[in-house]
Formats: sequence, structure tokens, C-alpha cells
Amino acid sequence: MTTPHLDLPIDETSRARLATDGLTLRIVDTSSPDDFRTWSDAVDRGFLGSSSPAEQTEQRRARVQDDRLVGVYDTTAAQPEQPVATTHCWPADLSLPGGRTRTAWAISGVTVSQTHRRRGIARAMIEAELRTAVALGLPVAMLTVSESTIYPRFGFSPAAFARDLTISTRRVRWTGAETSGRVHHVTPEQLRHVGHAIADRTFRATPGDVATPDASHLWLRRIGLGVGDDESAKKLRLVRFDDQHGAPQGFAAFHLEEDAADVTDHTLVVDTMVAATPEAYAALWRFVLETDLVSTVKAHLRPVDEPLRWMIDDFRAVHVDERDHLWLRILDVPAALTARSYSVADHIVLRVDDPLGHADGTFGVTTDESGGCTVAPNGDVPDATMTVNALGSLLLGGVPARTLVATGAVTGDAERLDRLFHSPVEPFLSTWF
Ligand SMILES: CC(=O)SCCNC(=O)CCNC(=O)[C@H](O)C(C)(C)COP(=O)(O)OP(=O)(O)OC[C@H]1O[C@@H](n2cnc3c(N)ncnc32)[C@H](O)[C@@H]1OP(=O)(O)O
Repeated sequence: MTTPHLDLPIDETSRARLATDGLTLRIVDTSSPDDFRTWSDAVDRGFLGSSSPAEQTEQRRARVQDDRLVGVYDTTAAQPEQPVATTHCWPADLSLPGGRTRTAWAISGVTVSQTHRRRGIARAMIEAELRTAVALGLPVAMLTVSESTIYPRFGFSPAAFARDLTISTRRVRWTGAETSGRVHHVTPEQLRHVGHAIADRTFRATPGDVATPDASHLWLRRIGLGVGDDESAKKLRLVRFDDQHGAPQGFAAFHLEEDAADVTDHTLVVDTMVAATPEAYAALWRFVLETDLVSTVKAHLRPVDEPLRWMIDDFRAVHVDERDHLWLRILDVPAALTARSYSVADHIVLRVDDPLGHADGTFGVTTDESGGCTVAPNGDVPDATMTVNALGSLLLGGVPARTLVATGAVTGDAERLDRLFHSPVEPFLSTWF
């Protein structure tokens, strides 16, 4: 495996900027247990968690060996070995419309200690990560956010959304398709590779998803094998759906919460459900909805185009809570736009405004009948003008151009832009990172 992202030196602009405040920006040495532990403790503290036991921290260290961890250090602090700010980044494949993928820069673990907030440290780190992604030739940076107010100023914008569902199961009767396969209870180890292969199929079929290798923390925690997840893993139940030929086509991970006053009022919480076929989808949903002693099913992180409500007899038995989920930041317009495929042939001149400069310019975008696209700098009068944020929201086809025109982030022919950026599959990111 080549690791240019590990070999690339720390961003010099932000290093120099933070040095003027007596702070040191540097890459964390993940081969050093101590360097990793202090960084990991700072992340836990930044997200208001508690420090992990040493053994768990060591297990976690093994899982981030290929990631780029950065810390900001203050030698004048009472604990100078502990970073006052952190980031955690890695290159990850992002799925795009047309079944294509492109490596993007995943940014996570952004924390600044309460003692050092609101003096520009996060700005220095995030701008450093954007320049790092550019230096690595990655056209897009991506993240999921703790607060939706932080990242627009850096050019990020929501590109895929997610829903939490709450379903009153006593109100619903299954009206969806009958299925002919079987649901099996399985162990995490039984799902480790088989489940990953199913998730990989849905990853390729769904724009906006991020690849999680089968040894990665992001994958393992979905099936109860995350470091430090022992208590929640004990409660986790895993089921796999096999079709009538015995081929695994889907799986779900869920847990049950008891109502002490009434044993018939359990809540079943679906932590993960992945279905590679419509039959697996129907079978897994029916399985959880018809669980005895359960009156409520909650499901986290579900796609916005979930067909479930059309498979039960009471549309209003499903309460939907929707929020932004995947945020994108375009860094290289030609590389980002040519990474996906298109449904219509067109030639359009786009003006992109990027205060940080990475994506700024005017581009001729030509799409053809086969879904291909070429993009080149162009001096013509633009047909459409947009912020770099708006282009990030359009890339996966998950945000209508007419919405962005209404906000003023885009000017131009909304219908034409919608035809161009439309994705036949609604974008969806199946994990947090
Ligand atoms: C991808 C992820 O990891 S998401 C997780 C983000 N981290 C967290 O939520 C953990 C708790 N919060 C923190 O650690 C810090 O408060 C951070 C990282 C959000 C901000 O760190 P700071 O160093 O204080 O931010 P910094 O001083 O660089 O501020 C940069 C800009 O963001 C703004 N900003 C900072 N925090 C917030 C916030 N919570 N909400 C809205 N705006 C914010 C600042 O006003 C500033 O704006 P400006 O430069 O346009 O005037």
C-alpha cells in the first residue's frame, strides 16, 4: 500500500501561522504509544468523553496506523505533551453517481481544547487539511459534523441527508412483498467478511457512501467489534438474510430497550440495516417490525428515499426526523465533476467562487450521451454562477439546484442544472466518521 498522505510533511502555512502564537503543529507519531495516547485522550476530551483504558487505546492505535493524525501542542501548558487541538484524516473512496468512486480526503476528530478555543486554531488546522488534500491530488474533502454551523465558512456544504425513523409497530401491518429467503441470527465474526461484502455492494450502488475497509474501525463498530464497544456489543443482535439459494443479501444489527413497566413495550433500535436486494430489504424490515414484545422500532441513519412507508398499511405510523449528514468541499472542479457520470448531454459554462482559491474559476462542462464529462477552464460568459459550497451540494445530485437558486448560492437556469446534476439514486452515507 502506498501512503503518500503519511509521507507528506505538515502544512507549512498553518505551521508558521500557529508558531507565531507559540504553538506547534505536527503529525502524531502513531508508532509511539505515548504520542498516540495523549492525542487520543485529547480527542476524547474534546468530544466530552472520558479517557479510554490503556489497552483500548493500544487497540485503537493499531487501527489508525494508516491514518494521518495531527496535533497542536502548547509547550507552556500544564500538560505540554497533550495536544490542545487535533485532526484525524485519511484518504477514503467516495461513491458517486453512475457507480463510480473517487478517493477523497476524510476529515474527522477535529477538536480544540476548551482552554484554547476561539483563537483561530481550528481554522488553521482545517485550512491545512484542505491544502494537504490538494497536495495529495484529492479533488474533494468530506466530513460529518457535530454542529452544522462550523464548516460552511471553509467551503463545505451538505451533499447527502439521513433520517431517523420511529415506528409504532402496533399500528402497522406488513403490506410489502412476500419473500422466499431466510433470516438467520449470526455472530459478529460470521458477519465480519460476509457482511462487509454486502456493504461493499451497496456502497458501489449508492452515491455519497464512503468505503470502510473490512479491518477498519468504521466497519467493525457496525457489527459490534469496535474497540471499547464491549458493553453495547453484548446487547447487539445480528441477523443476516439469505435468498432462496442461500446467498447472503443483507444484514441488520439492532438492540432492545426494555420498558420496566410493561414487558410488551420493548423498543427495538436498528443500528444498522444493509440490504443489497429489494427482497433482503423487505425481509429485514418485516423481521424487525414483527418482533414480539416490541411496540416501537427506532432506526438510525436511514436513507431519505427509504421505501418502508409504502410497505406498511399506515403511512403515519412512521415518524421521520431528517438532518444533513455528508458534507463535501470541492477542491478541484475538473477532477470532481469528471469523477461522476451524467444522464443528459449538455455544454454549460460554470463560474465557481471560492474565497480560499482552490476551486475558483470558470469552467466549460461538457457531458455526453454515454454519461461522460469533460471540464476545461473557459473564458465565456457563465451560464451559471455558484459558490464552492453550492457545487459541493450539487455534486452527488442530492440537493436540487432550484433550492440553491432560491438561496442565492446559485444563479442560472435551475431546471437545466437539475437535469445535469440529477442522480437516479438518492445519495446516502451509511456511517458516521
Ligand atoms: C469533522 C469533525 O470532526 S466535526 C467535530 C467538531 N468538533 C467539536 O464539535 C468538538 C467541540 N468543539 C471544538 O473542539 C471547537 O469548538 C471547534 C473545533 C468546533 C472550533 O475550534 P476553535 O479553535 O475555537 O475555532 P476557531 O477559533 O478556529 O474558529 C474558526 C471559525 O469558526 C467559528 N466557530 C468556531 N466554533 C464554532 C461553533 N461551534 N459554531 C459555529 N462557529 C464556530 C469561529 O467563530 C470562527 O469564525 P470566523 O473565523 O469565520 O470568524
